[in-house]
Amino acid sequence: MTVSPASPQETAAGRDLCRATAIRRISARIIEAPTTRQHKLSNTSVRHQGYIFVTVELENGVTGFGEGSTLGGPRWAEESVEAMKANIDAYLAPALIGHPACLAEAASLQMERAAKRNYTAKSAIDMALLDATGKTLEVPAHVLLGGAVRTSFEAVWALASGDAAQEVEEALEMIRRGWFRRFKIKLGFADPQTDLARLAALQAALPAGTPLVADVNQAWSEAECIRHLPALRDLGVSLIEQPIAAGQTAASARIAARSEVPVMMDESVSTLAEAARESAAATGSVLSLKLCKHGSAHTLKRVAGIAAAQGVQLYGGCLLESSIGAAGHLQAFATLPRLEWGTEQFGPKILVEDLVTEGLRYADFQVHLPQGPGLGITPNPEVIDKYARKE
Ligand SMILES: O=C(O)C[C@H]1C=CC(=O)O1
Ligand SMILES: [Mn+2]
Repeated sequence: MTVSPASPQETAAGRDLCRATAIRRISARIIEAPTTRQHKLSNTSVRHQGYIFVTVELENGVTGFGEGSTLGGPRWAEESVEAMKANIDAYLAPALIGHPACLAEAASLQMERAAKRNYTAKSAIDMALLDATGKTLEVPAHVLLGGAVRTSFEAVWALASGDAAQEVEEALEMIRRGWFRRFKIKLGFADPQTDLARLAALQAALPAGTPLVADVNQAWSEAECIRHLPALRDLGVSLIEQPIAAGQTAASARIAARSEVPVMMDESVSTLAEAARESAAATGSVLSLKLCKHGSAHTLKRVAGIAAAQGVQLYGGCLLESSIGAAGHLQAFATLPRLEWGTEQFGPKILVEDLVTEGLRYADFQVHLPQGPGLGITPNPEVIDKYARKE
């Protein structure tokens, strides 16, 4: 193992911590957890969530947990649960055996050498290392990331059944419960006229001024954006997410420049280089951050810094994680100096059964940072067993 000269091994306490947190074993299970309803996107439609559930066991007997999410196989991004399990078992886990979990940056470098990209798989392991190190030190994971500057987040719920009447009922129920009063509507799986009619029905039924994000998930062309973005503005949409294909940088910049509603970058920004390129090209003025895109909590923070340095505002994205992955995100989001648009992290509430003993707390339209060491949640072994794919 390579550690920098400034590693904690230079002090007795640091040496002890490295020894105590040496990784003994990493295992990965595929989870298929049913959702309460169909969740439709432009490129996929799901009735259950596919997660990779990672367990890391340390020499000191502490166990850490992490989760990586997908949406309907390798459709939203290139990783599937099957690919993640194969690459964790064959490449990522062997690269980390004996490595101190407390040296998260060095662990990321080891994973980088072992496998290119694979950001969701890497982020699930990184999350488990943070959980295990936090539990060892008896501190919340955010302390390992610089410490929280907020403990609650304005939360966004996604409406994605495609049935306007059902979506109105669902949104009003979320408001009634005091969980969510900001909504994201998924567009792009129907033609634009149908999408706009659905949006108009929602807008008419929700309380005046309800903030709405429209996520097109790369489905439109530049020409369709030119035609339809003004209608989204007229329908009160406050943020337009990833309207065209990731990588179409020049077209995205033209769309963002002519749109009167801010454009949010999502699928187009995963790596540090993409964060730098897309922010400099002004393909959006808001960025959605997700551990599954960036590969680790520390990298998420660097991506956030690159974007913020160029004036881009930040939004805490999700991929319908359970309370395990959602807690991992909140631990990182809590430490960002600015998070102008709050966070989604609605995944725990769309699962028929959450994967933890006590789910994240949603109250006063906020999702709250869990308390306690590590991620601050405890996976429920019975529920995990129930939804784990039988090998
Ligand atoms: O943002 C995405 O593209 C992915 C995901 C997050 C919420 C949702 O409904 O889909
Ligand atoms: Mn999105």
